[in-house]
Amino acid sequence: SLLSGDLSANVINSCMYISLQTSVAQERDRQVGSVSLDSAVCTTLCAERKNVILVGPEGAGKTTALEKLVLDWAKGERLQSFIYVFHFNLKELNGLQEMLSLETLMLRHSCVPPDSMTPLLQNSEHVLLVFDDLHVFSHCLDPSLHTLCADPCQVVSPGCLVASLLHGSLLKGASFVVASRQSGRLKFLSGTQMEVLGFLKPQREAYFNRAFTDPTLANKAIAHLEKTLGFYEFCSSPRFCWTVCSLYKSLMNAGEELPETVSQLCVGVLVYLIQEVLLTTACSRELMLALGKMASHCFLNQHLSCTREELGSFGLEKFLEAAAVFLQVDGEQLDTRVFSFPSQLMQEFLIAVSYLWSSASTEGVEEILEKHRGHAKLLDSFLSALSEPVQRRPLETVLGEPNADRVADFKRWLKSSSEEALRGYHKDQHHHYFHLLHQAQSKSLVKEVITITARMGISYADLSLQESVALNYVVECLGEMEKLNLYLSRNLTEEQVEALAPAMSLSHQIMLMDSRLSSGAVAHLASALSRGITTELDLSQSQLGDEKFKVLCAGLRDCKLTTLKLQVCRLTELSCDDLASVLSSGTARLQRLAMRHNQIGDRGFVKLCTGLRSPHCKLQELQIQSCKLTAASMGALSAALTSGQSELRKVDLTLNSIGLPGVASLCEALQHPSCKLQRLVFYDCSLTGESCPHFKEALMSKHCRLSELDLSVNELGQEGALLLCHALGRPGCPVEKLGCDLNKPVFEELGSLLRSGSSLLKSLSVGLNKVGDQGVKHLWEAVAHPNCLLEELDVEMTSLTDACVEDLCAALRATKTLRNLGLSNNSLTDYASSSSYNDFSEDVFEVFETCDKIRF
Ligand SMILES: Nc1ncnc2c1ncn2[C@@H]1O[C@H](COP(=O)(O)OP(=O)(O)OP(=O)(O)O)[C@@H](O)[C@H]1O
Repeated sequence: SLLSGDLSANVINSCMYISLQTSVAQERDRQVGSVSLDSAVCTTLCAERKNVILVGPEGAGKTTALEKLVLDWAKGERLQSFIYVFHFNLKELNGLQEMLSLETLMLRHSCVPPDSMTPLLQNSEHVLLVFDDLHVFSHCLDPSLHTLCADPCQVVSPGCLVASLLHGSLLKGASFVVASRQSGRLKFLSGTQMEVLGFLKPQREAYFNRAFTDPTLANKAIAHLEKTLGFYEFCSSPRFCWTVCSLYKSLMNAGEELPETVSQLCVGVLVYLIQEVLLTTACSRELMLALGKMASHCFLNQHLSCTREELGSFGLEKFLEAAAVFLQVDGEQLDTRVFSFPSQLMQEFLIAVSYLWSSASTEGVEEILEKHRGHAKLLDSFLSALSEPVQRRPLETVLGEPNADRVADFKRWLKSSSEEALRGYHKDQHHHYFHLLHQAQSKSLVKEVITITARMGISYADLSLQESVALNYVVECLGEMEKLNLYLSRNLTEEQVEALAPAMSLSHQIMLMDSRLSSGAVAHLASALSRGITTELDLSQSQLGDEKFKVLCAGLRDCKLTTLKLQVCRLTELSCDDLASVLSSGTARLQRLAMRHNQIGDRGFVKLCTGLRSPHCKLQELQIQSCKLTAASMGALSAALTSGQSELRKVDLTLNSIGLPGVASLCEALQHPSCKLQRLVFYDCSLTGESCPHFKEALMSKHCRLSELDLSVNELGQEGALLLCHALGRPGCPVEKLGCDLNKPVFEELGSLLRSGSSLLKSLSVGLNKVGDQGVKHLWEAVAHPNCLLEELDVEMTSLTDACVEDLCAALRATKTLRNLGLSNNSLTDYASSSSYNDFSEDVFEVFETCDKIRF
């Protein structure tokens, strides 16, 4: 069968068996890996003398493992300490209604010759009992509910018999190995539990290579499976691999396209099976509806299998033969046969098919989804796919058209619920609906659902491969994305970045802050950049390092990137050569580079400056804070600035100890006619008053274009600061924004400068100076003056108290320009509650309303 796989053909005869390399995790150490299952089982049984319980999901290979063990024993290759091995399928024992003894069981069901019974019972430590499919055993195994028996001739119920064997009262000393899906019954067993995980990726490859005789076809098939379905858990199931191989083979032989989604795969499988049963369209449809009923019943009632009688109640009585193509049938005798779904995936798919093809109109889409919530994981995905005509077309050829009302109802539901979810911030919800849209494979539907109301800028961090594929699909349908936010994607693998690469190339901005990309992942990112439209990339805190940065540079040379953020990326001097060569490549378009907190040092920065001097370098803004720079590299920066080639407008040197010679060199550059620098930041650069004459000289120069100078958090002293004030008073001095630490007399000087009408200052940041109300009063007076052009004033931490409120209000009332005021970290209290200000508190609010932004 296409659904269940053929054990004898596969494993034993045609040698498709993957030497039991099925992965196993032992409970003792939970070391998941490619441990050979048969060795693990044999060691535990023989050397450790412990019973073994194999647990795993449907189709993981438990039965196969047991069959292989028994076969190896029979061939004399394994488990030779056991003289007798009995293999029971508990599903078949379900049919036993009558009471029986161990002797009867052995003689009747295991064909033990009567004269072997006595030696067998006397040597029970040489007996191995193998029980398969414990999860479907219908009899109770709870030892507290049985009177366990010890006598092999005692006639008891089948449940009591098996329980007595598993609990060791009967055939004391015998060992057992049991296989089961996850089940409540496992709690009644003691032994070493081993988890059968199925095929890992290399084993899947090996399996495909054996299933296809032609290696080219095998490679094509496995590559397609990995790309389209490899991220689903069920891909590790050998049974699923069997189904995929069988379907792919038939499609390849017919020269047809392979399925792109799990829904398309299920459509293919179902069409194949329906064609097998050779029924009319109407009968096929009736069969699907009946199977859908059974599928739903089994989910909702937690029934793994149904009796023939139950099958009749779903309308399957007349289709018993045809139903066997879709179901697993166990049991020799007609009356005691049980029927189950060999694959949960197909079980869910059948519910979706029967819902849409049913002519009933009673059950709405919300109802069916709600009813199966927690049971059927992919039901809404399948409904989404089947609602699209192109997706369901192959099924229509065998079933006719679906119920148009139900299709329309589902589409309405999908549109409204996805629109609502995408307006919110829950990324899981976003991912869920992206998955549904991916299954529908309709570009127009994506465009219809993802409108401007969708909040597509939220971080899609920690996404799985499946989510990456769906997200990529959505972005590809949209054609472009403003911001691809993958902030905090610490688990982003190479495969995921490969899957997301098309989306990356279609994104204007890519945020990968705090991601941990591998070298392979960076290579995919680099090639996405070189193919795409991305203009901004943020890799801050991504632990990139020099090696991976080199890989990234391959993409930076020829791409549309204008902004690159590499803050805290563990870059050293080594990356600067690569960066310089990118900047001078002629094809790179970088204009803004943020490199805060990398161990670049002077040697690295000197190398970087060779790039800045290149006539091809388009860099306008360089943030190089806290990069271990000193005066030794400032000459190289000055040379670049005065080279006539540099486009640099803004340089931030915060937290570098550039010292007096560094300042002198840069101030000289500022006076050069070729220097285009407009913004220079020396925040916390350990500057002293000695640097101020250099700044004064630079600001006095007619060539200086500096409009913003930040000297905050440096010990400039009163004398130095006064020198600066004089320079700012020069008619035509371009400085509009100043950040500086000052004392009271300097505040006074600044106040008179602002009132004089000769200064162009529009932004002043003078926080962190404890000048108090009296000091800042000079600025309030200046603000109130008509000559003052200040638009922004930051007086954070200047020890202001409530006593300043009157002056402050007067200034705000009078000013025509101030829009932004920073008052934070001062001792201003809730003046409205203070009696002295009660009289004009309302007035204060009115005044404050004149400012766009006030920070307290
Ligand atoms: N090691 C293997 N090598 C090759 N094929 C395998 C292997 N294990 C399983 N298969 C394939 O997968 C199918 C299902 O395997 P098996 O019946 O052993 O799974 P199971 O875990 O017992 O499933 P269930 O829980 O439904 O009883 C087999 O018929 C066979 O086609």
